This record gives sequence, C-alpha cells and structure tokens, in this order.
Amino acid sequence: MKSVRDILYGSSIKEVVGTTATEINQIVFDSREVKDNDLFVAIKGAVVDGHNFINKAIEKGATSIICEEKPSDIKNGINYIVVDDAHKTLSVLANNFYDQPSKKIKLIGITGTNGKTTTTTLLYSLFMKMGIPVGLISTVVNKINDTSIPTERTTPDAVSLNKLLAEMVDAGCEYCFMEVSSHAIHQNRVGNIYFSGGAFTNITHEHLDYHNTFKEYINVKKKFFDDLPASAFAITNADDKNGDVMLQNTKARQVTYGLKSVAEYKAKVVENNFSGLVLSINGTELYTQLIGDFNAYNLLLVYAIADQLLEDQLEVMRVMSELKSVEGRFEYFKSETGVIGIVDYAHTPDALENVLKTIKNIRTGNETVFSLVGCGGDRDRTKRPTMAAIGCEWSDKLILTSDNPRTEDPEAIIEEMMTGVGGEHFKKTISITNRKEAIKTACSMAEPGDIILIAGKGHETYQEINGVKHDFDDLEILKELLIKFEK
Ligand SMILES: CC(=O)N[C@H]1[C@@H](OP(=O)(O)OP(=O)(O)OC[C@H]2O[C@@H](n3ccc(=O)[nH]c3=O)[C@H](O)[C@@H]2O)O[C@H](CO)[C@@H](O)[C@@H]1O[C@H](C)C(=O)N[C@@H](C)C(=O)N[C@H](CCC(=O)O)C(=O)O
Ligand SMILES: Nc1ncnc2c1ncn2[C@@H]1O[C@H](COP(=O)(O)OP(=O)(O)OP(=O)(O)O)[C@@H](O)[C@H]1O
Ligand SMILES: N[C@H](CCC[C@H](N)C(=O)O)C(=O)O
Ligand SMILES: [Mg+2]
Repeated sequence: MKSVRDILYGSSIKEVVGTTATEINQIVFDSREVKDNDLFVAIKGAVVDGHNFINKAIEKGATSIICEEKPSDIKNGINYIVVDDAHKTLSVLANNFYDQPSKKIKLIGITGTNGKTTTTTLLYSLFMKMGIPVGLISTVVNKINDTSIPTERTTPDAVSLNKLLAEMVDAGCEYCFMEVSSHAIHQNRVGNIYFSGGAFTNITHEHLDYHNTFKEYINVKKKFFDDLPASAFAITNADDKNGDVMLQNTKARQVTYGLKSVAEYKAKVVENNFSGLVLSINGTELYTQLIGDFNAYNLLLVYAIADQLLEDQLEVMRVMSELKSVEGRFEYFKSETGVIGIVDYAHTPDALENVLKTIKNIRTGNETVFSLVGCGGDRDRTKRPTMAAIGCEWSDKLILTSDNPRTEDPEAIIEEMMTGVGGEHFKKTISITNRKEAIKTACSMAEPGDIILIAGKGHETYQEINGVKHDFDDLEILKELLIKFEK
C-alpha cells in the first residue's frame, strides 16, 4: 500500500487540509468508480467540473481528495490536497503509484493525424514475429505479448496507461509501441511518461472542434517532441510541411525519413498494385503485402524505428515482407465475379484523398469506383463538406451516408456534407442515410471488376446512434451483400 505522500513526489502542492500520510487503495478521477480508501482527483473537464462530484466520491469511500479549489464544506476525517493543475498532478500520481513503469520498458510513441494505428501495429507484429516480447497501445486493441486487452480510446488516461505499462513490464515486454493522440498530449495523459523514442507521421486537418485552430493542433503535437528526453530518438517525416517544426525544440536525437526530400531513411516506390508494394529503402528492395502510396510512408517509418532499435536490418526486411494489412486499414477482398471491396478507416479528408488516389493509381482502366462516405456526429464539423468534395472528385459514384451519428441528426450531417458537392457532381452523388442500405445499393450497382470503397469506420464493429452502439461491421456486411448481388 502507498500513502498519498509517497505518490505526491514531484507535484506542486498549494495547501493540505488533513494529512498526506493516509494510505490509498487506488487513484480515481471519476466519482462513479470510487471505492473504499480511494484517492479522488477532481478534474475540470470539457463537459463538467469534477469538483462538483467531490462529495459523491466521499460518499462512495474516497478518503483523500486532490482538487484545484478547496470545497466550502470540508468534511471531518477527509484529506484535501489543493494543487495548481489537477490534470498534471494526476499524471504525476499515476506514474508514482505504478513505480514509473515507462522507465522499465523501451516505450516508443507515435503521433500524427494518420498512420498511428498502422505503424504501431506493424511494429508490434514485426517484433512479435522476431520473437521479442512486446506491448501495443492502439485505437483497435491493446496487447501484452499475445494477450489482447480491449480499448475504448486511442491513448488511455494517465492511470490506465501506467497500469497497462506496469503489466507489460511484469510480463517481460522489452518494448511497447504506442499511439499518442493529440487529445492525450493536451490532457497530460502522457505527462511524466518516459519515452525512448518518438515518431511523427503527418499532420492534416482533423479535430479542429477540439483544438480550435490548425496552429494550436500543430503546437500540441510538437509538445510531445519538446518533452522527449535527450536520450531518446525523434523521427520525423521530412516530406510533411510541418515535419521539421515538430523537432524544432526537441532535446532528442533527430532522425528523418521521406520519399521525396533528403532524409536519412529514404525510400522509392518500385511497384504498387493489388498484390502489394515493392519499395527500395536506402538501396535495398523490400517486398510487402501492403497496398497504397501512403503505406510506403508507414513501412518506411516502421523500418526506420526497427533500425534504431535492432541490429539485424536484413532480418527486419525479411520479416516485414510477411506483414499483413492492419484490421480496417485498406482491407480488401475480391468477390467471385471480380468486384473488389475495400474497407478503410479513412475518416479525415487527407486519409480519404490518399485512399482514393491509391485506388486510382492501381486501377487498371474502365472499372467504376463507388465510394461510400460519412462523417461522425459530435466531431469536427468543418471536415464534412471537404470529405464530400474529395469523395466526388476521386470517385465515379459517391454515396453519402451515416458514420457514427452519435447525438446528431444523421440527415443534417449529410446535408452539411452535401454543401461540398459542386453542381457538376450532383449526377454522380446520392444520399442514403441508412448505412446498410447504402452498402446494399453499391453492391447492387457494381459490375464485375468494379471497386467499392467503404470509408470511415474500418475496424469498428458498431454504429453509435443516440448513445446506443448497434452491431455493425462494414467488412462483414459488404461481404454478405456482395455475394447476394453476385452477377
Ligand atoms: C474531449 C475528451 O477527450 N474528453 C475526455 C476527457 O473528458 P473530460 O475530462 O473533458 O471529462 P468531463 O466529462 O468533462 O468530466 C470531467 C471530470 O469529471 C468526472 N466526472 C464526471 C461525471 C461524474 O458523474 N463524475 C465524475 O467524477 C470525469 O471523470 C472527469 O474526470 O477525459 C475523459 C477521461 O479520460 C475521457 O473519457 C474523455 O474522452 C471522451 C469520452 C472522448 O470521446 N474522447 C475522444 C475525443 C478522444 O480522446 N479521442 C482521442 C483520439 C482521437 C483520434 O485518434 O482521432 C483518443 O486518444 O482516443
Ligand atoms: N501515412 C499515412 N498518410 C496518410 N493517410 C494514411 C496513412 N496511413 C494510413 N492512412 C489513412 O488513414 C486511415 C487511418 O489510419 P490509421 O488508423 O493508421 O491512423 P491513426 O493515426 O491511427 O488514426 P486515429 O487518429 O483515428 O487513431 C487509414 O485507414 C488510411 O486511410
Ligand atoms: N478516433 C476518432 C475516430 C473517428 C472514427 C469515425 N468513424 C467517427 O466516428 O467519427 C475519433 O474518435 O474522433
Ligand atoms: Mg489510431
């Protein structure tokens, strides 16, 4: 058991009412999860203020409270520790409670708008195939060696993150590959975490509902690199307009990769078709089963990181050629009559454009490309017209439909998307609110050889409507309907 004092080490305290000698069971920041002898941290959130739940937490058994403002009704026998910034303090407490697990594992964090899940998952698979014990923290799933742990978010909160890292350390993992979302950097979920390496994929329009401006979004990502220690490496994409900005103030050792610019890790696409990508990396050819120009960047980054960590480059390349596409990331299949169905998690304008350009590059000629595109509710609204505009520019037939409407009216979301469709494209665009009906329509219209892209939900196995998650799996539905409509 640890006392409050034991885990406060490294935080700045304004005032203590009561004592810090009390032993605690767990650190909790949601009053609904408090149990006997827990420490409750009151956080001012985006929606509500955790300070309003202090008394609820005490009723449920909390004996110590971390807060930014001392409540007016101080309860007897309860300890109140007043701090400047509860979010920051939470990360200090979590690191100390689990004995700084990030210092006992080689933790590599990958940030950027697109490509985090793909690169972290490929690295995890590569290291597993090479027989190295490893952990993964990603949007799709968390892994401790072979064991899967379900995940709700891309980057866990500070307490869950440290707990997970401690479990990886106990299981003997030498490395962990982790997605670092901009929300997580901004909310200090990765505060005080010790990274051995950091990498940047790219930055484009996303999450401007949360970060307000693109500049603010860039600065949040940059902070991750500013905070890396001198002993770490920091790898950036030299082809991205903001790639060098990321490393401007980092203390870490700087490394670059790119396809177009001068870089330490340099690749050229030798072949790109439906059987895979062939790359030449620093002069050596790499055959892979992954498809698409954007995966050339992902594979190059995977190689660069593996090269920073391991000795045997040829073995790394050999095993990389065995890697399969990541769940919901350009996952494709061909029906018996030759219709190609692709499911991809492209839910940003840049990702959608990349996927559609990739399809254009590898199509052979006269086939029709059907795209099914939606935008999530309660998320960045400014991307809606852009996603629709990209959809009609790069496909022959565009079906606008629902993604996860969440609490919004799905038809209103589609109407906002429609404002991005120019008059000249009206003829090729249709709106079908029901996602399953939309997939059905594409399948019924497709002729042998045509290509259907279902974008936006990738690996997700649900559709969230009004707070309820209904079973929904794009790939499963697409396969089932394509067979039904086989001509
Ligand atoms: C905008 C955002 O990121 N919000 C996250 C944030 O919420 P918040 O602190 O603003 O929470 P709040 O609801 O205002 O509540 C404030 C505090 O009161 C507490 N509370 C609340 C109610 C109650 O009854 N009792 C109580 O104690 C809450 O636990 C919280 O500590 O902290 C919470 C705890 O960690 C998260 O659950 C919540 O994620 C929400 C659900 C979310 O959807 N986040 C998404 C946008 C997100 O983080 N996405 C990124 C990646 C996106 C990408 O990859 O593209 C991710 O890393 O997953
Ligand atoms: N390097 C890349 N550059 C541009 N687009 C990419 C890249 N890699 C993947 N994509 C596209 O972006 C989509 C999301 O990829 P991925 O899940 O790897 O990104 P992510 O950064 O983890 O996203 P999220 O922020 O949602 O967790 C893919 O389905 C693909 O369409
Ligand atoms: N990590 C992203 C995923 C978006 C996926 C898309 N299907 C949607 O629901 O908008 C988010 O939570 O914003
Ligand atoms: Mg991800």
